[in-house]
Amino acid sequence: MFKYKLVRVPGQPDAFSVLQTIRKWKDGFSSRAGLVLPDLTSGAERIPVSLVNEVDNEKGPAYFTYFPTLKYSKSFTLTQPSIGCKCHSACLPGDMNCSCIQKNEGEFPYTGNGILVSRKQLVHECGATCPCPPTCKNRVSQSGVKVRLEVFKSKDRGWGLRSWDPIRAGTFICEFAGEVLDEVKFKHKGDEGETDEYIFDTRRDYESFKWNYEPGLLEEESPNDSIEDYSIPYPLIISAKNAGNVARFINHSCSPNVFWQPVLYEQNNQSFLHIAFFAIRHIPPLTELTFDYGISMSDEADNNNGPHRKKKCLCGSSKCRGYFG
Ligand SMILES: C[S@@+](CC[C@H](N)C(=O)[O-])C[C@H]1O[C@@H](n2cnc3c(N)ncnc32)[C@H](O)[C@@H]1O
Repeated sequence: MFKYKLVRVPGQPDAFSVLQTIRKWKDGFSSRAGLVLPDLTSGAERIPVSLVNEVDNEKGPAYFTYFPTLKYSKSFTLTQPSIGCKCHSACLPGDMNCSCIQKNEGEFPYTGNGILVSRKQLVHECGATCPCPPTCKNRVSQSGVKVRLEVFKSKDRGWGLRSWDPIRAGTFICEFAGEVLDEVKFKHKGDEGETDEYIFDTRRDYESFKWNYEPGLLEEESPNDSIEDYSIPYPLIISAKNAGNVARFINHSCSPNVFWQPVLYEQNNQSFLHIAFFAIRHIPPLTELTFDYGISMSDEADNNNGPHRKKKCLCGSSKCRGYFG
């Protein structure tokens, strides 16, 4: 069992009343205030994701298609040939005959209950042609959303994402789903003057952070030391504007509680890169989930005429950079 430090955040209900309220919803004693839709995903996720607005009369986000994974276009050429493992039962930590474990430098990336052991430059999961079952512990990011998520209307940053359940540090939250764009298509969007607020782009600069380290718990200052950089086989640009999943609602924060982890696995004998979100630290229920959108270093970003424009940041963190994107 993991523990939270119960902190009173000005303007937010205290942790005890949050837990009481959630218990009442779960027990069906009260209906959720501001409930717009019981399941935004229309059954596409294993568990429903509610849509809630307690702030104003807006009935939901602009139209998009709920799509739970990545759409790689046929023309995408940056994937690499790949061969899976030969484990007929579940892949096991320490089994150096398992080629998927070998790809992870001999270390199993997840604990038995699916917690990411440590942030990695790249996690190799078992893929479609690996004979191990879907319950293999090396398929965490493919097993769908497991925490009860809620898309909610924030006061000043549009819709956001939070969870009814407490989330333990290292827990998989969701993948960033959407349409994979190559650099040419991405640039074309900008040249056509199209804006896209739902871009995820591995080419941006991301501030380093210390994983699974909660200085607040130890009453220490945050450390400034940096850790590993990402090392991915090719740049990945994803647009969740027209099709995407819950991740498209995760707002930016300069002090985020969620980070992205590149994950590679095989489909049709090719390895495909995915972006999986994990909790940086223990996250209490109904706390907004946020990640760092990073800073774009391209010429278009300097002129602010790319599809994704720099915006004033309203994250409210004491370490706020003032803008994001
Ligand atoms: C990927 S979308 C996130 C979901 C979005 N809030 C919505 O309503 O659909 C990114 C957009 O959310 C808003 N946003 C996200 N984080 C923000 C922040 N820290 N400050 C201000 N606006 C933010 C901006 O409009 C941004 O372009």
